[in-house]
Amino acid sequence: MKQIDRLRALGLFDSRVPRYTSYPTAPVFSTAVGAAFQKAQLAALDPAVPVSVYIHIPFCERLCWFCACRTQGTQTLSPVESYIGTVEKELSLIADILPKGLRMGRLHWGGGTPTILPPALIHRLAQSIKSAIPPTADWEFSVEIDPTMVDRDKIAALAKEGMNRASIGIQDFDPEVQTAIGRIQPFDVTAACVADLRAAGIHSLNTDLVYGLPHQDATRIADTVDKVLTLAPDRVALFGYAHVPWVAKRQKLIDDTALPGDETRYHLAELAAKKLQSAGFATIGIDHFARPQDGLNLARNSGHLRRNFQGYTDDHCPTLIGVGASSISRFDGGYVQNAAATAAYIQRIEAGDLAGTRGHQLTPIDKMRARAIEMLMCDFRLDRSELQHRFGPQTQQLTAALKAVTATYGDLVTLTDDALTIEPEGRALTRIIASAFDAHKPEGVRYSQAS
Ligand SMILES: C=Cc1c2[nH]c(c1C)Cc1[nH]c(c(CCC(=O)O)c1C)Cc1[nH]c(c(C)c1CCC(=O)O)Cc1[nH]c(c(C)c1C=C)C2
Ligand SMILES: C[C@H]1O[C@@H](n2cnc3c(N)ncnc32)[C@H](O)[C@@H]1O
Ligand code: MET
Ligand code: SF4
Repeated sequence: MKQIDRLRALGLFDSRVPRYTSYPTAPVFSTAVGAAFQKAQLAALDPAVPVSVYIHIPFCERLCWFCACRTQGTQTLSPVESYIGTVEKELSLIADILPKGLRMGRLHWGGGTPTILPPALIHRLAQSIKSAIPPTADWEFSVEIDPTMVDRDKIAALAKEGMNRASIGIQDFDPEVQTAIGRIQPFDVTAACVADLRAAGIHSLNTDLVYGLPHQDATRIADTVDKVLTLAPDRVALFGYAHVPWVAKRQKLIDDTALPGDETRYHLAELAAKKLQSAGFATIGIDHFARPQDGLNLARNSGHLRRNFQGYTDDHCPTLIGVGASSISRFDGGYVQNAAATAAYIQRIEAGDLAGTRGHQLTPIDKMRARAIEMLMCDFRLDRSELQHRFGPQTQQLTAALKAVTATYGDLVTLTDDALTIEPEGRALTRIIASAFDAHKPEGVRYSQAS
């Protein structure tokens, strides 16, 4: 049987499984966990261990049709400015709860489009964050940047506040693909943005690409990758297009008859990955690529690669404080998500409450399963010895899933006393194999396809 037919028979094109940016995944969260839990977890943090902070900016000037992110379109700055005021209130509510002396090791601004903020608002927001949670001496500050929504002054303002990493959205450079996803982004505009970022001292630059977009074919994706390589990024994320119009209503504007079929989609991903590998990039997990000396590859090589809501990270802070509408915090005790709709978020904060509305309290078994799934997503290897060492006898609860996976996937996986390893030929199935260890599959949630 051809490799692709074998993967198909094992469910590659039919399975709808999570991306496991967390375990349990966000759709499993319940309203039983909210602001009270959030407050208790914030208060219980160890001031000696730095935290990561995520700030969500849910505004874009243009709304790209393919996008599944939580964001809203705006033509004026007034809702953005008033939102920043609310974020500042949330930060001061949080600061009042945190133990004295706690520091911020990492800061990430995501969206939406953080670069919709003019320089004065960039400065104001950064100062408010730093006064709520002062940064460590070696802190890292990364920002998601839309090359069509940024200029030198904004980049200078971000750099002045300490931005040292940046991630730019590209998706695809082909004009027909860009038209079909409602996102026009000329190459020269993107190249000028990259030049400005490098001139501002950014040492780690990521580019986001997407495969499986309407009208994409082998020639077009190859050309996109060639153009990206001329930009010399340090990292490339290559996401599979998630067509979920029942979640992201704007995707109804996408002509689904122009979407590549399953096999084409698979070959597009393979082609882009091979080109990146030939150009010297190391493969990181299921959908990232990094230069050998980049922190992501160093983390992978030393077993310190982790999964977070942005994808893969070398961040080692155990706690993530999510600020802004829909942001998710991760604490030792569990996850809390702020009210997702911007209006509901604003109402909560302006009333003087924290905005947590959904979440999940982690049991010891959840933590073991979370780590098992993270190891598969990051290392393609579930280290049974590590789990045994960290979680003791309860690791026996994974035995049935380990047996089922070996029975189903045959020589695509290898099980020893030490580890379950996904072999290179089986890696396209990683999300599906990881889901065998998921004990929280929600009813009635339709995830995007696994390939
Ligand atoms: C920044 C971009 C993206 C965010 N989510 C997605 C992208 C590309 C993709 C995505 N997330 C979910 C789905 C549907 C299920 C799936 O296919 O896996 C897709 C296509 C699920 C999801 N992820 C988060 C939440 C809260 C949910 C539940 C569904 C929903 O409420 O929309 C977490 C999350 N996703 C993003 C952010 C910023 C975030 C956490 C704050 C953005
Ligand atoms: C933050 C990044 O998320 C990716 N992104 C946004 N929407 C989708 C989607 N529907 N499917 C896959 N990736 C997506 C883009 O590459 C963006 O730059
Ligand atoms: N909004 C930016 C862009 O599209 C950042 C990535 S999408 C959250 O380029
Ligand atoms: S891809 Fe970026 S710019 Fe486009 S709608 Fe999504 S968040 Fe906004």
